[in-house]
Amino acid sequence: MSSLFVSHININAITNNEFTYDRVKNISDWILNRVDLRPKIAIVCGSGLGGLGERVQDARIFPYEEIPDFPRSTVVGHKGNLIIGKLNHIPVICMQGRFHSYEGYSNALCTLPMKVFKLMGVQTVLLTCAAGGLNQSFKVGDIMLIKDHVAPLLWTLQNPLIGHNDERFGPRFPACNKIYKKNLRDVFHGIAEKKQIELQEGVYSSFGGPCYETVTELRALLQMGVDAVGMSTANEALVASYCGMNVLAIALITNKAVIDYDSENFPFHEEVIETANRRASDLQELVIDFVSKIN
Ligand SMILES: O=P(O)(O)O[C@H]1O[C@H](CO)[C@@H](O)[C@H]1O
Ligand code: HPA
Repeated sequence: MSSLFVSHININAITNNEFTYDRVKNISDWILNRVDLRPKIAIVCGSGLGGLGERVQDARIFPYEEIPDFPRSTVVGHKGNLIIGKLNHIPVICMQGRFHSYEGYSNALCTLPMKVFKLMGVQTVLLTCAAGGLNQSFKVGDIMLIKDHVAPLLWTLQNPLIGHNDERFGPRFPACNKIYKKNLRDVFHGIAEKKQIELQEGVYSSFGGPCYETVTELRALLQMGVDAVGMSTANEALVASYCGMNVLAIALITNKAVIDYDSENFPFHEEVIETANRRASDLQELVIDFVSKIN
């Protein structure tokens, strides 16, 4: 049996038909039955950013393989734990590792945790990710708030909302012009200013990976107004927003996207993880303050 196998669920099912309300409710009830806390805030840790999970106090840790119908994490820098506990005395649920379509999962499966959060009573989802910096004024190590996305996979049958629509999750035709909430970005800017941590804001784009982008793809994205590129987050933000949850998303610029055809530079995952580890503590401090402010 492959380690990717998730009981009963077809991990390659393109539509969300696999993820009925009852099935998602079953997962959410399984978790709620094992903890007393009722977090209103969920956090997803991106590549190399799982250290935030270690800051959670009074933590109950559920390895993904213990949770019924949950996918497994297979990527370096994604531990694969669901953690429920407190950050600065505020109840949170934290994913130490996310799911990517390049792991062989459909986007419907990658975004299943957002629906679980919704049924658990979560109101705000804070997504973090590693990304390549396309905006030429960005430096490696910069922190960028995502204000919008361009996600070609979501224009295809890999849109996680394709399939049956259960109105208990969200509407058939969700608007996408306000996915990343301005009021939450404003709060985050205020915190960064106080801590004197420089913050960028911009547009994120994700393809499905696992390959990094070609020079021409990156140049096209730059012309579209994209500032940073990754392989995740947009799908989760879409589904969280569709479910009526507030979304804040933060991209850590872990490497420079290469837009020169003759450059000898190239992106690689070890650099991504190394930068993420180096900048983790600033990001953690910002997130911890943010959680206290919006609770
Ligand atoms: O988006 P996260 O999960 O933070 O990770 C990013 O880093 C990995 C590539 O180095 C890809 O998984 C990409 O999506
Ligand atoms: N491209 C895509 N995904 C990424 C990158 C990148 O340059 N860096 C980290 N994740």
